[in-house]
Amino acid sequence: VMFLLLAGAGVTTAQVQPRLLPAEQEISLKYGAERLGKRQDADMKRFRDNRLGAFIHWGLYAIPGGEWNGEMYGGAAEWLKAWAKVPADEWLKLMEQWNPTRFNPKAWAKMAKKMGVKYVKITTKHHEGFCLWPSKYTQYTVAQTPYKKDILGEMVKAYNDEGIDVHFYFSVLDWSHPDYRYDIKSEEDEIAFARFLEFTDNQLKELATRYPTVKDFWFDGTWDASIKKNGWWTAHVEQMLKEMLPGVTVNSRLRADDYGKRHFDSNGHLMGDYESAYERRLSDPVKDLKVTRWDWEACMTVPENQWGYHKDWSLSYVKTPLEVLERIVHAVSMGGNMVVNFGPQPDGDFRSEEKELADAVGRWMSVNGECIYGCDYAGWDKQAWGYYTRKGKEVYMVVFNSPYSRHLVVKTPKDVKITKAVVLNGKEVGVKETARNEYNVDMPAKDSGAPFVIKLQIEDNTNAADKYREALT
Ligand SMILES: C[C@@H]1O/C(=N\OC(=O)Nc2ccccc2)[C@@H](O)[C@H](O)[C@@H]1O
Repeated sequence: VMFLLLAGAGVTTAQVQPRLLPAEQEISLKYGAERLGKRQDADMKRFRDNRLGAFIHWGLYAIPGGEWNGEMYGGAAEWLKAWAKVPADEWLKLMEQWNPTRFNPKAWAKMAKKMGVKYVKITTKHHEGFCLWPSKYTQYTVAQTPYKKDILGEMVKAYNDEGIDVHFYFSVLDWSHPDYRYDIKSEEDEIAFARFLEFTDNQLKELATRYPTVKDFWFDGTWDASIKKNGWWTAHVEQMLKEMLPGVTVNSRLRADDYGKRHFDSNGHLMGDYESAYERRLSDPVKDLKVTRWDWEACMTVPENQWGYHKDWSLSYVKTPLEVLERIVHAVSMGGNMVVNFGPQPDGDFRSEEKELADAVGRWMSVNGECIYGCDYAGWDKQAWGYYTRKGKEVYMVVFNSPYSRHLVVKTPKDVKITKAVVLNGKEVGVKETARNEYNVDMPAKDSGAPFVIKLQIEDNTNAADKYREALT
């Protein structure tokens, strides 16, 4: 009854507590979470320690770049087919123009390396149905364009040669396929959608077979009723990929359970290996700490809403490198990964804003990356000056806001004391205890004019004498 009441209130069980009902009272699920708690194997640790990734949204949508029949659309450029109501066969004619003559996979990989990303998520197939690999199961692939070559294979090789992991974005929703159904309302729907699911299985097996170095599948386009009514298939896909590629990670957005619950099953347990619902948004680092309990990955656009290439970025606010950097640190400070989006031009080059962004983030990461890579939620109360991240016994203060007091207030957990503070790539700074578990950490003498990182050394402080005896009240 409790579960139904809560579900009725629209409060997802995950928002209430990790385990809504005592274990023995949980409802039995055939297609719910296979595991409780974070995956702790080496492949998941690598996914987690990588922390910073880049998204590549590249498809036919890059060619029109948000403009159709002379009209500019402000919606997401990769959804232009929908905004301009373009029939699939007309949209797919864009394949005749797919010929990125300036595409240089080595240059792409060098740009990612310099930015400091440890992995790149590539849209193998977006909702439009155009495949960046020569799939045998559809005519809408790169092989049937003037470019002809396996462009996905070229990207995978170039990134891997630079030591960068490759993750595959895959849209289940496929506007090019006659058997796709938004809902299952008839026997005919049932039969057609069964064919569609088999087609999708075949494409996924093709990707896993052709590109065995892929480390992750990030599913999208799984919000329709047709998928929610086939939760069994989402569990089958995760299992199939993990049998083909042991260690591979899969995002929560793929999954629907026996009752169509997505991301978290009807008992409130995360499905897949990490939550992938933080798209262009992040949890409040003071008021909403629930995500610190599981693995998660956020993704973000640089303009307000453009994933694919859009000709006119003046239509919305474009985040500065500093604003992108703050989101990266914010995510890691709460135990998540951040994927920054790039929408390559139809000619295969990147727009200047994206090149400049990659450069600026890379310069900061080259000095301060140790507060990101392999770091996690510190569990300390956030302060106004910025964010904490933590790696073992080291806590990093990532300072975005300099206080007029010239002191950075730090409140440590009860049994922790600070023994040293050093600016990354800089000097030691003073630490003064101001009250029980409270310290003033000095600002560096020289203002670098950019966010900086102070590395704290901490010690166990459990049996320290209590010198702050309060007056009896
Ligand atoms: C990364 C983005 O992913 C999408 N859709 O996102 C979602 O469905 N987002 C979502 C849905 C439910 C909860 C939270 C986020 C796509 O439609 C879009 O073109 C882009 O590829």
